[in-house]
Amino acid sequence: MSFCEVNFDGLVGPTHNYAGLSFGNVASQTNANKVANPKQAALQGLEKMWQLAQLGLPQGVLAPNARPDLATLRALGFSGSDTQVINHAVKTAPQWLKACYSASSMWAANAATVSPSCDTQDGKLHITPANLTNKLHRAIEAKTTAKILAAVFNHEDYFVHHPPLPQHPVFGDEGAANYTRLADSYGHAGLALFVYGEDVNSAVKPTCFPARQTRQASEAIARSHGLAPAQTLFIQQNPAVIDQGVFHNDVIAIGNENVFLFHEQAFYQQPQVIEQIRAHYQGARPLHLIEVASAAVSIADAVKSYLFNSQLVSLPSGGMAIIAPSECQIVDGVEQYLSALCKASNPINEVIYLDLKQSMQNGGGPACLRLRVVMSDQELAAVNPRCMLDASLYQQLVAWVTRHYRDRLSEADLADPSLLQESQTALDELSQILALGSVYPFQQV
Ligand SMILES: NCCC[C@H](NC(=O)CCC(=O)O)C(=O)O
Repeated sequence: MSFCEVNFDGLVGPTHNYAGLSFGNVASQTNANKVANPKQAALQGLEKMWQLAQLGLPQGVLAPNARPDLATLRALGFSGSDTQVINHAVKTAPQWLKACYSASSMWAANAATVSPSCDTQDGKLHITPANLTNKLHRAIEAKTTAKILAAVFNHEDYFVHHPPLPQHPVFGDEGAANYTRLADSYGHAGLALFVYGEDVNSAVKPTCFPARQTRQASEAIARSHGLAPAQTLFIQQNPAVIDQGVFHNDVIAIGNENVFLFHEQAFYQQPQVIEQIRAHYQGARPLHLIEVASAAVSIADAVKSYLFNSQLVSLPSGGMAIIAPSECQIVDGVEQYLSALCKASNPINEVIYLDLKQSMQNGGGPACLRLRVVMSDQELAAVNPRCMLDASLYQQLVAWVTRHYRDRLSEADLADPSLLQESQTALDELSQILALGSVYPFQQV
């Protein structure tokens, strides 16, 4: 049986905007209230998907959540017609309206944790949608995201869908952004690295910014996915870098097959962590642990450039390419670091820069925008085929975005009830293009 990795990218929704909602995420805070361009954001995302597809990599599409989240606004006491709900929220609690309008489901690395069938006890692929408890605008994603994942991975012989963990700070879970899998090759059992920001039973934690993933959440996921304990490591992120804006592990480390690239300050008690990884990795092909020194790239520059939020992909022709945000070409020294990395003795031999500025300004780089799923050919054949990107779907989605999306969205625009109508019309059409069924609450009334 042959296995591959499939990237499922989150399609940017029609209400992409900059609302400064993510305390601890430097870009989100810095760009609060900037005017956003949802059309450009969605087209930049589609361009990334298409470029990866053209490299010969299977590429999937995940539909966005519907926004505004009227059910949440109604649960918060805003009542009447949809327009009245919005008008009332604008006047009395604009912060809740902003949370309910966020297009944050685009960052699919936070949609779920996925364990491939070659790692699990029952030989099935396991999926747990992330509860994203730490931020209100993200915690409200879990319900619809679970429905969308069920509509994409819709074959019970192959895919097991778990419910999100309980919405409680002890089980804060941010999905695959804090999970890396090191393996000899995609089809071999891998070493699962779960990186957490905080163990609720320990005093080692960040002091300024929140730790969004707990050890307790990671342990629960490893348990329910049936991962072998000897092939599962729980690693603590360095609390000092969380306090410098590294809110997820994928802002400071990236792994693919037998390569793990991480910053010198990524982990708490890093020398022991490296030892543990070496001791547990079982692949026959050598493991490449590449530690980036602070002297080469500072934490501030890692956060600014999002170097570690690149995608590291295995090319069908052999070797690996790093798909980096174009900000890496602006921050001093990062482009030079990447070009030296490609020349050094490791499987990485190419870097491709992409413009994802609209998402980057909210703290989401190439890796944030995709959910990685390692699958066998059989499993891939069982995925909803309408969600797999080919030239025709790409063109259809570009036309769909061009037809429905605004090219300017400011905070004041969220008060306009026609934005709600436009979004629902667009997403209703999208759910038909992707053959998802009625995944959106507005389709169920
Ligand atoms: N993996 C990248 C996630 C980025 C995301 N940003 C945001 O939600 C910003 C939204 C805003 O501020 O409008 C987050 O922090 O979870």
